[in-house]
Amino acid sequence: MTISVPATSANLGPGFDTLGLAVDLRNRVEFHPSKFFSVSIKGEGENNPRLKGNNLFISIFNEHYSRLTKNKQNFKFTFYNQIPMSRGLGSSSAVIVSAIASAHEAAGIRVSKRRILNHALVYESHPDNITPAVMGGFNAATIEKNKVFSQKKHLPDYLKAVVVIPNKQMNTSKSRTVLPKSYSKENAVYNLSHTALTVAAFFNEDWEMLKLAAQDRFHQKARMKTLPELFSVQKVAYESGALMSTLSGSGSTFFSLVYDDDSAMIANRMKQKFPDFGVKVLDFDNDGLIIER
Ligand SMILES: Nc1ncnc2c1ncn2[C@@H]1O[C@H](COP(=O)(O)OP(=O)(O)O)[C@@H](O)[C@H]1O
Ligand SMILES: N[C@@H](CCOP(=O)(O)O)C(=O)O
Repeated sequence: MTISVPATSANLGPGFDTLGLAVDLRNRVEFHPSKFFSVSIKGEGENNPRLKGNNLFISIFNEHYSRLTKNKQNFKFTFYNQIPMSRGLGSSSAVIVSAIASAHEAAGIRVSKRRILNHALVYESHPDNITPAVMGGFNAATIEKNKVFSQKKHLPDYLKAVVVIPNKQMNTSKSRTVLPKSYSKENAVYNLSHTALTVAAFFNEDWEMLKLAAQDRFHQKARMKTLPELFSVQKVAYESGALMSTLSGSGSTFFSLVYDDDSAMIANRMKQKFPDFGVKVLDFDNDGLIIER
C-alpha cells in the first residue's frame, strides 16, 4: 500500500490559521505487515536518527491502528520524503495525515477524506495546513465543535509556486511564541478584510488582486525579523512580477504565486540573489491525500 500527501503553504499572508494551498512536493510511505517493526527513510530526514524509531508518524499510526483493530501487528515502513522539515511547508501535517490514512488502510477500513481531516485536527489545532494536505488545492477553513469546515478551489495549471527555502529551520510552535498576544481592532479589521479579499480573488481567479489582498498585520513581520533576508526575498519576488509573495506557514520558506510564463525567470533571479537558499518551481496540487491500493 502507498499513501502520499503534499506539502502545503499556510496563511497566504493575512489568513492566519485559515488559508492554505497544496503544492506538488510529496511525502510517500509504503508499508506492509512484517514479523519485525522496521523504518527506512529516503530523502528528507534520512540522516536523522530520531526518525528511525518512534517518530510522529509511528506514534499516530499505532494509536489509530490499535484503536481500530485492538490488535498488535508489526509493519515495515519505507518513507520517501520530499518535504523539508520545519521550513513552513507543512511537513508535520503531511506526516499526521499520512499516519491516520495509513492506519485506516492497514486496518482495512475505508474512511472519507473529511473524517481523516477531522482526526488530523487532534494533532494540529489549526486547519490551514491539514485541509489542503487532505483535499489539495486552495482552501479556506475554520473549526466548529472540533470539526473542520472548509471550501476548496481547484488551482489552474498556468500558475506555479516559486518557493525559496532557507537552511534555517523554524519550529512552528516556537515561531508562534514570537507573535503578539493581542491585536488592535484596526489591525484585526485589516486582516479580516484582506483575508476576505484574498479568498474572493482566488475563487474569482482575479490573480492580479492578490498582491494587494495578501497583506498581513498579524504574523509575518514578527517572524521575518528572525531571518531579515526574507524581507529582500519578498521585495525581489514582487519586483520580478510575482502575483503574491508571502511567508509560507510559520517560515522559513517564502512562497510566491506566479504565472507559469514568469516562473523560470523569477526562480533564476531568486537563485542569483540568494545563492545560499534553495529555490524550487512547483506545480500546485489539486489531489491532496492519495491512497494507492
Ligand atoms: N517526515 C517526517 N517523519 C517524521 N516526523 C516528521 C516528519 N516531518 C516532520 N516531522 C515532525 O514534524 C516536526 C516539524 O513540524 P513543524 O515545526 O510544524 O514544521 P513544518 O512547518 O514543516 O510543519 C518535526 O520536528 C518532526 O517532529
Ligand atoms: N497557521 C500556522 C501555520 C504553520 O504552518 P507550518 O507549515 O509552518 O507548520 C502558523 O502560522 O503558525
